[in-house]
Formats: sequence, structure tokens, C-alpha cells
Amino acid sequence: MMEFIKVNDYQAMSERACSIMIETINRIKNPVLGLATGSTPEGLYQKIIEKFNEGKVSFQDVTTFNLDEYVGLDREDVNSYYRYMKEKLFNHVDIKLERVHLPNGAAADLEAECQRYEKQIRQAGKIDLQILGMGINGHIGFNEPGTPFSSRTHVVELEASTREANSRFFPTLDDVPTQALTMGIATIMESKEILLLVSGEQKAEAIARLTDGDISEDFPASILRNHPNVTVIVDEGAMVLAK
Ligand SMILES: N[C@@H]1[C@@H](O)[C@H](O)[C@@H](COP(=O)(O)O)O[C@@H]1O
Repeated sequence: MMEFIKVNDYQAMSERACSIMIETINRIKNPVLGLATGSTPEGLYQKIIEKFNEGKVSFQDVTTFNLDEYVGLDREDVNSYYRYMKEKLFNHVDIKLERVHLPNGAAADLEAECQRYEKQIRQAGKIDLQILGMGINGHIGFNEPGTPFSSRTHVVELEASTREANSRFFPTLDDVPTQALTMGIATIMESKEILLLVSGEQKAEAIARLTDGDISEDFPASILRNHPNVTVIVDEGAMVLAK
């Protein structure tokens, strides 16, 4: 079941997502959150920090697993997703860093690292709420088009369009890593609840495919239509092409 919540703009999307995340944290004992990076969830994390400062939420008992990480970047590299998470969220709330998990993109044995990460997620129990963004080509995490729906955490070669889209965070396009580690599509689909955030006209085509296209490995996000509990918060910009 995919439920759509249509909102006016990015701000409203972030606020709505913040309420859902806080409700989940406050409802569940020892909640496990799946977190995402990219521009899309930045507003959500800002709102969460505001609510934390108002005493409305605590991360004391929260465990987190991020979707993905670039290969070849040290954990503290300015462009690593670990660093992103610390700067955008973890440094500003009372989360215990030992409960924070991201794949290690600097691991010597990447295959072993994928298996370790997958096992760690399993041992934590299921992810209660997975936050997702969506790439312009329908990628979720870093699962590019063509990734099997049965995939678990794995190493991916990033598409040229994905590297291009993310090059805005790097000095030059050449500095964007060519590989990443990502939770697989099957890993993501095991989350109890998924919250997909989509904002802006550059995502309009992707939203149209998500709502009207086939469920196909050519468009990874389409599999979410088979998940029992997905909420899509989408703003007007991203809805311009949807029927
Ligand atoms: N790996 C991330 C994804 O997790 C993210 O959801 C997506 C969209 O990014 P943005 O939110 O910046 O549009 O692409 C990135 O490459």
C-alpha cells in the first residue's frame, strides 16, 4: 500500500516527515531508523533538531542504519555520508554514536563489509521506519536501474547521471567516487514502514513513473508499490507531470 501525502512545498514536506519520524520514535521502544542522505532529507533533519531543542524528542534509545556510503572515502572525509550525518543530525541530538551505523566505504574487503552490514541490520531486528529519497532515475539508496529486486547490501558502480547529480557536493566531477556500498532493494523492502520524500520539478518525471509506470527493475523505486506500508510525501513541484 502506497499512500500519497501531497504538500505545497519542501518546507511542508520536511515538517510532515518530521512529525512522522517523531511519532515513530516516541511510540516504539528502542526504535530502529533507516536514514538517507542527499539534499531531500536535509530539511527533515533540521526540523528534528528544532524539536529536539524543544524537548519533543530524544535519540537516547534510537539505533540508526544509513542506506549507503561512497567507496574510497574515509569516514571523516568531508564528502562521506558518515560526515554528512554527523553534521546534519547526529552532532545536534543526543544519539549515542555507537548506535549509529553506516557501511564502511573505506573497508579493505568490500564484499565482507557488505555481509557484515547486512548481518548487523538483521541482528538489530527490522528497521521500524526507513527514510528514502529517490534519484532522478528512480534509484533508492544507490540501487541503480537494473539492480535485482532480490539484492542485499552490495557494491555498486554509480551511473554517470548519479555522479553528475551528486557532483555539486564535490570540487569537480572527477572527485565523485565511482562506486558505493548500498543496502539492497530486498534489504530496504524488509523495513516495517517506509517514508519516501520527493520534492521539486527535477523529480516530476520520476514521480510520474512511480505512480503510472510498471513495477520493473528498470525503475528501482517502483518496487515500493509492493510494500505493505509506504508513505510518499510529495510536493507540488514534483507532481507537475503526475496524472
Ligand atoms: N544516494 C543518494 C540517495 O540516497 C538519494 O535519495 C538520492 C537523491 O538525492 P537528492 O535527495 O539529493 O535528490 O540520490 C543520492 O545519490
